[in-house]
Amino acid sequence: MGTGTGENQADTRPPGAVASPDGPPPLRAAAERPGVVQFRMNSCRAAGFLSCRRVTTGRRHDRPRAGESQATTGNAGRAGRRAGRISGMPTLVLLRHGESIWNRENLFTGWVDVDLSEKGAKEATRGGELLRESGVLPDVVHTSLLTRAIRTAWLALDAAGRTWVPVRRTWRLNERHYGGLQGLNKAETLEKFGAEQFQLWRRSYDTPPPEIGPEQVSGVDERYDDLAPDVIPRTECLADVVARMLPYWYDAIVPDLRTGRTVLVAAHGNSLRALVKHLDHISDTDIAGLNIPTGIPLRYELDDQLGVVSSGYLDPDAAALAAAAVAAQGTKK
Ligand SMILES: O=C(O)[C@@H](CO)OP(=O)(O)O
Repeated sequence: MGTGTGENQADTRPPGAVASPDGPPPLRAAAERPGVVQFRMNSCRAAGFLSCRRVTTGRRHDRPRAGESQATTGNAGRAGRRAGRISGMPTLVLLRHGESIWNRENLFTGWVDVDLSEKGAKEATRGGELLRESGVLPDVVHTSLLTRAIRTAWLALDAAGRTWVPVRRTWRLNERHYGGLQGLNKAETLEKFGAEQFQLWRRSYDTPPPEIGPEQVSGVDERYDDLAPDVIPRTECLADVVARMLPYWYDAIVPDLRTGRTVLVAAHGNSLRALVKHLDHISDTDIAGLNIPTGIPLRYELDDQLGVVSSGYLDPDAAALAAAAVAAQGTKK
């Protein structure tokens, strides 16, 4: 993996490692956290998708890590006032990859590296058009190491006229490893194991699917060559994804936001659910109701301490429909 230009950098520290003793704050229920901007969960849960109606409960933000100074924070506002910004606020855009071939076939995918379907490629391009039409122009992009997210970023940047911006890639933004469910049909899995077990494996915060056997941990995929073998998961629940994703959030994405860049994260249904959970302080229980649609940019406006000011999909109607379809995947043959 090349590192000279900042492209294709994989973070090789073990999951859960943090950059400083002052690293990520523990996740706590929103009600305990003054300052968080909360969802009105009634509308979110009903739709199984992210509502952009919010209420602010006081002041609390992602705190700066050791070495991050107020001067750095101040730069965000200055950089944010550069031409081309829609506001002086740091902007984060989350983009789930377009429909993949296995999404189309309704198969659990996880770390299996399937490409976009034709429809998924169109969705990615439409995502980029939405960015351009909304004036949300990425300055930097972070993707996983999986083709469907990488190609989505390419297509969206092309449509947005931003192919030249720097891109970084990390396994920490990979889809949740679906363990022994990878490759299985979702509707057949629901039928075989029942709705309760299916929902636990698919959407509970802390119940991982069965592990794959040691013989199935390939070790032949060179994109993971820099990782210690015992770091490569054999299955993951969402809590595991939060633990391996957050170090990258703090080490790589937060510094970009603090310099006032518009940051695009092109990733996956569950790695983005992990990030949204963190950003919006969604409880371990309520996160089960959140589904992220393919190919529709979700914009967050952040204050200069990276607290959420507002958020919403760039095409809310399409997002609501598509999120409902994701939620119902178990019932589709
Ligand atoms: O199969 C997967 O890897 C994911 C995303 O496609 O599926 P789900 O939405 O069921 O978590």
